[in-house]
Amino acid sequence: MPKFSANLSFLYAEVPLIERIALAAEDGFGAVEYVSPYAHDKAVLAGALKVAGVKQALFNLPAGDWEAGERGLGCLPDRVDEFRRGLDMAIDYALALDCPTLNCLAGIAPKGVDKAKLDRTLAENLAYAAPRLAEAGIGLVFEPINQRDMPDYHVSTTDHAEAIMAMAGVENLKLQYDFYHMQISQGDLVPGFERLLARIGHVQIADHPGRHEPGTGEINYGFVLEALDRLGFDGWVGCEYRPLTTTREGLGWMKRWR
Ligand SMILES: O=C(O)[C@@H](O)C(=O)CO
Ligand SMILES: [Mg+2]
Repeated sequence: MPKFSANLSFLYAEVPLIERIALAAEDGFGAVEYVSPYAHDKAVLAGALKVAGVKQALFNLPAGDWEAGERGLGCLPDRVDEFRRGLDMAIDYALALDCPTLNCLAGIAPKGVDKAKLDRTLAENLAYAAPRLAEAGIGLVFEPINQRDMPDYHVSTTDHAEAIMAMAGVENLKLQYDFYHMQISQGDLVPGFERLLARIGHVQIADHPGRHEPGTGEINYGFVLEALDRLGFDGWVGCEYRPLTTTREGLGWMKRWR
């Protein structure tokens, strides 16, 4: 049975983040994840997880100035110091929240900078982070994101991500396989997942078009989720979709998997 994590940057958006944790637990999610915990006191977050009885599955390394359109520091050559400082803060939060996995956002490719230099920077940052996280018992993942939702995001395909992993050449580095982004960037969803299974540390789901609940679009999530089970994927499956109406009204698709 897939283990579902509620992505609180998308679900229960009608209430503040801390309150979303209890709602996710009431609806049967075993874990929560979100883009960023850093605006919140880690002790408050840890307390809310404990009271609700859910785990923290994932969050991202500090990703720069989100409001200004930044989407990660991973590939940015002039932000390496900031990346490293952010890693320390992320480890601190992950230990407080008992979070097993952190996601590194590659970032928007700056105009006019050689792509090979961006690849090298990203690979070096991942190679710096992976062993430090391993020492703290935390896994590292990074995620191809489609160009339509995030124009100029540096990594959009699994081929590119695999090339970066080869350059980084470290243990403790896996992929975050987001079926929504994969559908837009390259398709071939289940065979692609199966080929990369041993290198996938976290999964996320949403339907396409619209990035709404499974069952609202063209992706056959019955087939996809059965495949995850059949292939023995035992990581978290992050529900990273925008509910068509409210989160609760849109949870019908999950009943089959309880
Ligand atoms: O797919 C996404 O957009 C996310 O997983 C993320 O963390 C960046 O927004
Ligand atoms: Mg995602």
